[in-house]
Amino acid sequence: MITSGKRHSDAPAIELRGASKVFRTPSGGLHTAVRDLDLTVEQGEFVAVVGPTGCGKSTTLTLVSGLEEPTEGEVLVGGVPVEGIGPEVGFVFQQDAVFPWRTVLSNVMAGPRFRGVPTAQAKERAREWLARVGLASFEDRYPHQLSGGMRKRVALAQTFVNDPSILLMDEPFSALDVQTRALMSDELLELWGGTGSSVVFVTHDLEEAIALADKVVVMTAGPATVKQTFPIDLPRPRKVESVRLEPRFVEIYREIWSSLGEEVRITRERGAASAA
Ligand SMILES: Nc1ncnc2c1ncn2[C@@H]1O[C@H](COP(=O)(O)OP(=O)(O)OP(=O)(O)O)[C@@H](O)[C@H]1O
Repeated sequence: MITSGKRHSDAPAIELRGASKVFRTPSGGLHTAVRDLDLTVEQGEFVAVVGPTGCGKSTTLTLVSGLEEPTEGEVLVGGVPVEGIGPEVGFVFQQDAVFPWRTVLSNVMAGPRFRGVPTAQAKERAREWLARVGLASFEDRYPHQLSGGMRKRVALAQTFVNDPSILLMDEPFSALDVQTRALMSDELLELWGGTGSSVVFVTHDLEEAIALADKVVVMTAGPATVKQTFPIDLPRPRKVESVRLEPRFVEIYREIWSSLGEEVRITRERGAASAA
């Protein structure tokens, strides 16, 4: 289902109010993945979400995306309850979401074409975004002829070409090597800077979260709820490799890790106890 509700221009981009999600497990039991979660993402804000493995970060994104409905509570996008997947939402995941049988250009054109943009116009927009991600001369290649970093650039072009006002990113760079990852983070910041879109970026990497975000949200050990929110007062524009070396960055890292580390320990201890 595609949402068509009217957005309120002055409302936060995203709001979760007391949101919970309970899944039925294959054995017939109930599993609470997200519990009583309150989170606000302002328009144009870049929010990074960190939390221990399996705590419910991806589930939180699926609630915002409309792929799943909350069991309790409310999820609002632009002040309007989410009902299905809205056209204003773009996704980037860890896995590449490219059609392997289509060229790079055809992949980037696919979204606008699906939304009814005429071919010539879709091609022009796709080429603009391919140029912005440095892949202008690769438009005729197929995804398997590209490196991991290049495929990720295609994914960014594929997403930004649709002008999403909300960008949901679930560990988008975690499969990349460290250097490519830093480059991609810089590119993301540059691309995002020109759009004014609101971002929710889920990551395991606290350094990546701080380098990118305006606000870092620490989730509890599952079920996920917001433990603490940290505003990141590092100036922009940022380059992730150099911002990491600033004394303020290190200070922020220590502060957030003292909160996150506790939840990571709880998760590990639970894992050890259930294995015993
Ligand atoms: N569709 C589903 N049905 C049943 N349980 C689910 C479903 N989706 C997620 N879960 C469970 O909910 C919990 C939270 O999962 P989720 O993927 O949101 O965590 P995460 O924080 O994103 O994990 P990771 O950091 O490892 O990527 C997990 O215990 C998971 O097994």
